[in-house]
Amino acid sequence: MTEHSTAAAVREMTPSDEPKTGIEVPTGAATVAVADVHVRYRTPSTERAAAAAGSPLLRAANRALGRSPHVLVRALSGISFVARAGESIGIIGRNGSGKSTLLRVIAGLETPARGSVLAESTPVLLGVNAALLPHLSGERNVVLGLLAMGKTPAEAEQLTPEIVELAGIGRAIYLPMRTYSSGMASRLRFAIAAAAEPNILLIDEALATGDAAFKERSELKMAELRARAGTVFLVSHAAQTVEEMCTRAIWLDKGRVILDGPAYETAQQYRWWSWNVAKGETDKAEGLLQSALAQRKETVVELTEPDPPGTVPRHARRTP
Ligand SMILES: Nc1ncnc2c1ncn2[C@@H]1O[C@H](COP(=O)(O)OP(=O)(O)OP(=O)(O)O)[C@@H](O)[C@H]1O
Repeated sequence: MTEHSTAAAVREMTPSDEPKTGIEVPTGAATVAVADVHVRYRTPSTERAAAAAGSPLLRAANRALGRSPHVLVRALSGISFVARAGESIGIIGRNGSGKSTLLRVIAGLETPARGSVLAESTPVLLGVNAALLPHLSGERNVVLGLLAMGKTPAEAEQLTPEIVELAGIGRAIYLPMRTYSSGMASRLRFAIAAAAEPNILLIDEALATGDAAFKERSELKMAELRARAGTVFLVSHAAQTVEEMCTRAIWLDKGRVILDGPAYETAQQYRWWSWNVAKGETDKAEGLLQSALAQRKETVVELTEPDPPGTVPRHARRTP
């Protein structure tokens, strides 16, 4: 990040307080600034209530055109935080809480309806759907992946053995990727993305399928990246993975931040809440959620310059 790019002025305020003093993020420390991001999807719905909603004119138009009625899904509602160099941030939360959407917004694959994201360099998203070519061998995909990430052919050749070793899938590396198990494919994707040594690495559940040896190698790789003052985001359902691999955790629920803090404490609270949800202890779970919300210090992120030189704005549309 250039010295201009810490344009995020962060003001912290507790839910009961008015904004306190403005605190400038130390120059060079912020790698990603997420400022009041909202993402909504309009999607067709077969629910009866959706068919009954809307004006009579709209309903008639839908019927005439054979269109399904649409509903609005709020995937993210006002997410703000600043990620810093050397952090490894776990994003946790139940199904549909907005974790993948948040990564996609940071990666620039999704444009928020409101809000902005600024990154000091292009984040590399390592998702379970990362595009590799199924008919080519793992080895060929490694080379293509590296070229796609901007490496020269000579660099790709030099890096390939290291990636093959990190993936640790043995002779399967010479077989077409369509023959891989999902775990093998995930390991290869992680190895390729990590070898590109991005400053900002976004990982979506990719490590969940690895065995113990792979987990250890990937932990080392992530630590290496953090030590180089990079930032890692890791989306995971498994609170334990986040406790073990991350320095900080953000707990999302229904598109909102419930808690943002040290990985162990945050993941523990999420775990206890999840356990209660799973046991059908709805009232207890709601109480835990509310108490977590009350502990949270709400972060307001302001981007003081529209597009500071040296930064990578992730979206064309900015907060009006
Ligand atoms: N393309 C889309 N169109 C409509 N709704 C979507 C789309 N993508 C996500 N959503 C909705 O947005 C919400 C957040 O989804 P998201 O995939 O970010 O959740 P998640 O926390 O990653 O879930 P999971 O843990 O199940 O992977 C969900 O309600 C989901 O149904």
